[in-house]
Amino acid sequence: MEFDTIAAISTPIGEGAIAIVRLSGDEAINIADNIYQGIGGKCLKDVASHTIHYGKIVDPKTSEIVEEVMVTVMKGPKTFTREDVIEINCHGGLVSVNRVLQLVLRSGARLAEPGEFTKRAFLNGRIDLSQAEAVMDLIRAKTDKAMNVAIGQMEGRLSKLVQKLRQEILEVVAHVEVNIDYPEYDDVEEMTHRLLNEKASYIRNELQKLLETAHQGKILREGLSTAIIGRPNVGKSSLLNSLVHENKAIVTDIPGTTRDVIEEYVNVRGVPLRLIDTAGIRETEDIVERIGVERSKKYLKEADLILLVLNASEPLTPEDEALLETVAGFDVIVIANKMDLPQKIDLERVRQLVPKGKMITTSLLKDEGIDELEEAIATMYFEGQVEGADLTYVSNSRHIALISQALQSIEDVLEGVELGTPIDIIQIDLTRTWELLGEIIGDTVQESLLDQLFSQFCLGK
Ligand SMILES: Nc1nc2c(c(=O)[nH]1)N(C=O)[C@@H](CNc1ccc(C(=O)N[C@@H](CCC(=O)O)C(=O)O)cc1)CN2
Ligand SMILES: Nc1nc2c(ncn2[C@@H]2O[C@H](COP(=O)(O)OP(=O)(O)OP(=O)(O)O)[C@@H](O)[C@H]2O)c(=O)[nH]1
Ligand SMILES: [Mg+2]
Repeated sequence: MEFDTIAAISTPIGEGAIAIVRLSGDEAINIADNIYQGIGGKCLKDVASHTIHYGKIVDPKTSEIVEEVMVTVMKGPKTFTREDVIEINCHGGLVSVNRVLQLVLRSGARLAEPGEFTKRAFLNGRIDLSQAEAVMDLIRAKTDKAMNVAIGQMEGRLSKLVQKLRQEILEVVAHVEVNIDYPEYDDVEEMTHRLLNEKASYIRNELQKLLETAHQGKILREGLSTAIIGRPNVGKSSLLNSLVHENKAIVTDIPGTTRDVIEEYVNVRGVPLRLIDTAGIRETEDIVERIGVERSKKYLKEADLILLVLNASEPLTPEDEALLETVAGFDVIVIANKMDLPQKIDLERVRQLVPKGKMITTSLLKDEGIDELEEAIATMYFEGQVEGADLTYVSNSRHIALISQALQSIEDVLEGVELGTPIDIIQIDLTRTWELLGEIIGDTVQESLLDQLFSQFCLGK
């Protein structure tokens, strides 16, 4: 494919000792030569591929020296984008790298859109769509486990499985086609039904297995949305601080301290939590606090996990009871806090109200019980899981949605077989399954979707 030459700063802006301006496209080497001054007049177009060269960046208009650099020359197709790639390694800091980028743009490159380098790797066929998405997940991964899932996907684990299933479907479709073309053999229809049943069952099972990983995969990728709720002053913000091992939230002895919602990412034994500290829930007259309370009720509904904090040094209040009843159907861990004070709470009653939830007793003041809580969270979400080593996880909502739809259409195939529906009708659902799976790897995908997906990347990636 023919593309123009793009350029962008590929390192964090204004951070670090070295900053890289990356170019990709047919003109990358010429553009670099236009502003590069090597030792002894050396030109980058003459050097061997995948070599790095010391030199100066010079403004061709004014002959002014702009930067001292190292330039990497990588000729396609063995590059990240499969095009010619130039990387100009500048001194860190905002000014110098920006000046180099401006010169590159003035010399004929176009500023890359977010994710455009990776998009080219996809359009030029080096990686498929799910692998490109994995590159983005890799950048965002917040724990080792999430990283492993992204690396597995980047290496094409999901792609290979999807391709295998599509191949199976294609073979059945081909078989069916042949039979439609030669209807003169009587027993062909029956045989085809049997074959369809066998193959479609296999595909259904594989898709089901994949979907079973979706819950954990999504948690790994996006973080487990965890809402800390409870009455005012019970220790919710103290709990957030204990889990993140830092004083992120304000803690005071005044009930109603937390007014707005505080969000923090923490890694609890490999489980990434998106912790949400909320305003204490109670009936309130204060208008600001009331908005916070409304918002915390909303978070409660959207949370994957609820940490309900109670004050163990007080008897259960009607508000506590109401909260316990509200969360009984959710994934919930009840935390009876302030155990360092004389205990007044009836823990048996708490257990009765949330029979399925786990209960932990803590004294956040004395830093007691946090280990047990972390343990409870880890076993709740990764019980018996071996680091996801050989499991193909599906973690991306787009993939999960497509696999669910594919599963539905393969179930339609099976139902058709059951009912003895004519083969050429069943074939429509079979082909649909094939198309849906194709969307995962970007085989059958629309341009507008591609733009949307790649625009979520960072600039320069
Ligand atoms: N300086 C720098 N570091 C970087 C990147 C980069 O673009 N520049 N990457 C950017 O994300 C990542 C590395 N990813 C890459 C993936 C594939 C190829 C590549 O050239 N693949 C060729 C095979 C190369 C060979 O055989 O030598 C290919 O698949 O055809 C390069 C980088 C991380 N580190
Ligand atoms: N004795 C004792 N006090 C605690 C414990 N945990 C928290 N506290 C105290 O309880 C008070 C309230 O703690 P916070 O963490 O601010 O409570 P909160 O639930 O966030 O309160 P709001 O934001 O007002 O809803 C503070 O004075 C804490 O120091 C504990 O385990 N034991
Ligand atoms: Mg608080």
